[in-house]
Amino acid sequence: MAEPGLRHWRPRAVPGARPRPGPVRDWLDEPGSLTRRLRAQAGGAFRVQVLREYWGRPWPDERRRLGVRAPAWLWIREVRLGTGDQPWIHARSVIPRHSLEGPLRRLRTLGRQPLGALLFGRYPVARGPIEVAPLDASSRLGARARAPGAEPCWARRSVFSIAGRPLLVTEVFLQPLIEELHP
Ligand SMILES: C=C(O[C@@H]1C=C(C(=O)O)C=C[C@H]1O)C(=O)O
Repeated sequence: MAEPGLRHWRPRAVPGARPRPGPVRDWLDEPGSLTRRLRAQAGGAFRVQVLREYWGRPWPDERRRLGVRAPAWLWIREVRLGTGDQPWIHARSVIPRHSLEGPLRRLRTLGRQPLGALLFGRYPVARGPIEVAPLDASSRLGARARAPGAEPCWARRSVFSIAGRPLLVTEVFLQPLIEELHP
């Protein structure tokens, strides 16, 4: 299966690397909390479904993006965000052990609380550049993010840093969200 290597995170200059101007591109470029936008779009139907949370080995491109050497065991959280009956976003967050101290110490017990509430909360947060890529459905990330009736379409990722503690957040935009934004 194809690795979601750096080739999937094309620089924006490559044609097709970004959707045409419009709501999807606007959401992919959102520098603030995606949760805030999802809540506004879904209203009271907003849901967070935790798929898996575990100590795991990140993928090589994730390790490179975080600058951690192999072998490394990091905390990995995968969730689906959307409404009660439609997944809109598959999110995968990869957190080094030392980032689970201080402001993010509650991260491992977050449960169905959205990570954004922690990241865009009391503490100053720095966000690195947002990489955007059309997602190859046969990639490991694409296969991981696919849900019944919800094909993976676009992916974005960025490194957050709170009090100097980094974490990598990858968000896959699923077909139902694309349809929601382009009615
Ligand atoms: C980083 C944010 O948190 C969102 C919620 C996540 C979670 O609950 O695991 C993961 C990524 C985001 O889609 C955000 O709101 O921008």
